[in-house]
Amino acid sequence: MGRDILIGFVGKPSSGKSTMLNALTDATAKTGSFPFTTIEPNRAVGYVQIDCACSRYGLEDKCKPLYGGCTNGRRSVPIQLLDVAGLIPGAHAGKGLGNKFLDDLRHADALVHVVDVSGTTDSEGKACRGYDPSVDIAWLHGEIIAWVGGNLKAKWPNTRRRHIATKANPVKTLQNQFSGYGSTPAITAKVLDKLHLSTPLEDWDEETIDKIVDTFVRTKFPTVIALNKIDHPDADANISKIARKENPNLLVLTSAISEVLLRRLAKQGFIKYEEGSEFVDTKDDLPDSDLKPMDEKLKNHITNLQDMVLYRHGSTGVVNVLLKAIELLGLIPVFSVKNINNFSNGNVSEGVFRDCILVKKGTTAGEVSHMVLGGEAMSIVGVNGNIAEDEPIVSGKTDILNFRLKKADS
Ligand SMILES: Nc1nc2c(ncn2[C@@H]2O[C@H](COP(=O)(O)OP(=O)(O)OP(=O)(O)O)[C@@H](O)[C@H]2O)c(=O)[nH]1
Repeated sequence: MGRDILIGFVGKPSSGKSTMLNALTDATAKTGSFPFTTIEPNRAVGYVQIDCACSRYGLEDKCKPLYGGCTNGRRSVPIQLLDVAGLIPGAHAGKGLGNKFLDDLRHADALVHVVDVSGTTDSEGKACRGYDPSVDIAWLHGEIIAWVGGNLKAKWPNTRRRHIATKANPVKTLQNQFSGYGSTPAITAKVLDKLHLSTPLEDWDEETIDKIVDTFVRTKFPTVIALNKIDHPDADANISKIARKENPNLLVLTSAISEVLLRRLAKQGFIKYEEGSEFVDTKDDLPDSDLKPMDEKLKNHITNLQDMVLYRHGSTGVVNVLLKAIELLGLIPVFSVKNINNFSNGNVSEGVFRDCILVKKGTTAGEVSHMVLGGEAMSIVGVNGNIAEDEPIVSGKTDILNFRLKKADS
């Protein structure tokens, strides 16, 4: 998976996607550089905050990531975000240019569904009051199902005939249909395993195909549900309602607008703010600092934001959105270093722990060597000695690796 992870942001108009993307792609605290050569117009680079290996060794001061940044052991690892605007009910049937936007989703590894939990926008994003946002979660999932299912069913008579004629196995036949959504044979096999189907593919009825599509969409596009606008007074009741219906492990509470404001005020020198935390300091808190004083209106705004968001929920939640996405994808960070003794890439003065990639849990040291070196390593060394090629990476134990090249080592 390496550096190619793509997180798609979906949601009805005005749910807060752009605001959240603004907060997540703000690179002022980072070096701003990233490993992607081309960024397409609807993509942006976001930063997921992970615990950096530097803090295990007290090397926070020397940590200098090649890409992203690291502050006090919190490392911002760049990943690509996809802005899928314009999804409204009926999108699968082409409403609001829906098919075009759904097509963009093919490349996403995980989705973030931004839900306006204030209930102040209807299903098409128009201003209203008292709208039930729990409905949005069902319709958006339904749109994706209808899109994938519609494509599959349109081709089903041919697919079925071919399957019979070629005596193919069901995984191969389905994979041919799902590969366009970035599925792999392993994902397709997982979908069929989950369903324990007893009927052969040629006898599958519509209900079976619907179940397959539903399971495929949930497996291929794990979805974080970002309940946004928690700062709004109407949000609480809607959050409770959604929490009763949905898997709590998928929910993240956010106030994107608060995160944008806090980062802006920090940049302008009015507050000290640790991204993703509840800690905000003003000139009143730190009278000896060089923070600028704020007028009464701004002070009240910050106090209100602290009461409604930071103290009640622990943070604006925005940082947790990407953390949850990588958790759902089962990704863990791996630090590759050229010198396993001092963790540099050759010269400590250029910094330590320069390279970090996210890999799927269960990835072996040998597979990481292919990602990093583009080939096989002669030997792989961790902090406690040699590591076998087929050894899966264990976070915190064997996640700092030095790959010795086949011929001349560097
Ligand atoms: N109260 C509140 N308002 C928010 C929050 N996030 C965004 N908004 C507001 O909601 C409105 C819509 O936000 P956008 O970020 O433009 O929404 P969008 O989903 O990108 O909308 P489209 O571009 O139409 O798809 C704006 O007025 C934002 O200021 C939030 O956390 N709380």
